[in-house]
Amino acid sequence: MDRISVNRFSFRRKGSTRKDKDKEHSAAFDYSKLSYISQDEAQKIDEELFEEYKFSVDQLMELAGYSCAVAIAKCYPLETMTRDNHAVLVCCGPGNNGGDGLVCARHLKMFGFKPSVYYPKQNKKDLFTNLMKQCEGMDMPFLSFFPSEAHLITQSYNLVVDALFGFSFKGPPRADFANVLQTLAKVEIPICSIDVPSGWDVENGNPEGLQPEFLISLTAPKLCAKMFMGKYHYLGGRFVPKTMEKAYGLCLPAYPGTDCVVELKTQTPHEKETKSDEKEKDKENHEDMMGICGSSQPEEVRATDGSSALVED
Ligand SMILES: NC(=O)C1=CN([C@@H]2O[C@H](COP(=O)(O)OP(=O)(O)OC[C@H]3O[C@@H](n4cnc5c(N)ncnc54)[C@H](OP(=O)(O)O)[C@@H]3O)[C@@H](O)[C@H]2O)[C@@H](O)CC1
Repeated sequence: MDRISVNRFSFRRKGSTRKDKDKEHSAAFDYSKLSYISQDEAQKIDEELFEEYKFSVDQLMELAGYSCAVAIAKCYPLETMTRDNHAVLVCCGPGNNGGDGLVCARHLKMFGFKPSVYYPKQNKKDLFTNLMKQCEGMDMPFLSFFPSEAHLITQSYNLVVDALFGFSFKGPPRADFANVLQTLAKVEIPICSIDVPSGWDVENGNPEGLQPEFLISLTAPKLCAKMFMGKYHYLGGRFVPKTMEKAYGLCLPAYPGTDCVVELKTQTPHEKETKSDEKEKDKENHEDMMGICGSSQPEEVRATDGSSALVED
């Protein structure tokens, strides 16, 4: 058995659960090389996906929203939910981040959660009215007003999906959303933010604002994700072609198998307490990972933070 086969064998060892494998997969990536992108880069990549690669918004939004629901269901299994038959609140904003939220709500419902949607500034484009109709057709309630007190949200739901604003958010929140964000910052159930925690500056974060427990970055983590101190950080969507990753010098962990999400390392204290045997295992797996920065035929590229990295061809 050659060296690679031996390593593969140890990676898929008997008795390891799917969650273990996800953790092992994530641990094998060299996080010192992880790419974080600026607001301009996020917008440029977004435009290129539509204009050069000819994706439609519907396509990418479906993949984005689906991956959000998958990652949320992984972190917050139905059987751990205690309030009102798996009730979750999905807050959707006026842009595409809100569209991701509507898609996510639909898939959460399919997975057995009980989503209610708060969507105060509804986008009138067909794409969004269709997404709303799909949710309504599945008996999903749309709240006509936002609960005035944070404790009402804490008592009624198991978690909140924050799909208010993504990478196009700028400046302080305007009056129509300021109260919502202030209330959300006080809830005592997990907040799951899509792409960017709402109210955060896309590059500099917001230490006074919402502190989500869960973040799913789409395309690549935005610069503000460096300030994320929650428990779970995922990369999702899996719609960025390798050719594009290479052109932008993105250094991202490979998605495991056919998964649409990959868990990233977080900075929470529980994650820092890596046991020494786990460190040893990480080292071993690191050499066996394909599709991450440093493969059998590596190529040096510039990461967005200026450092160089090796990526697969
Ligand atoms: N390629 C990808 O990665 C893909 C990304 N996707 C998703 O798209 C997201 C980006 O979507 P996006 O560009 O539509 O903008 P988004 O962040 O939803 O917000 C825009 C809205 O916010 C408003 N607004 C702004 N600032 C504000 C303020 N201070 N206070 C109040 N309002 C404010 C602004 O209002 P306006 O300034 O226009 O009046 C506008 O209505 C991205 O993060 C990801 O989730 C996927 O769907 C597909 C593929």
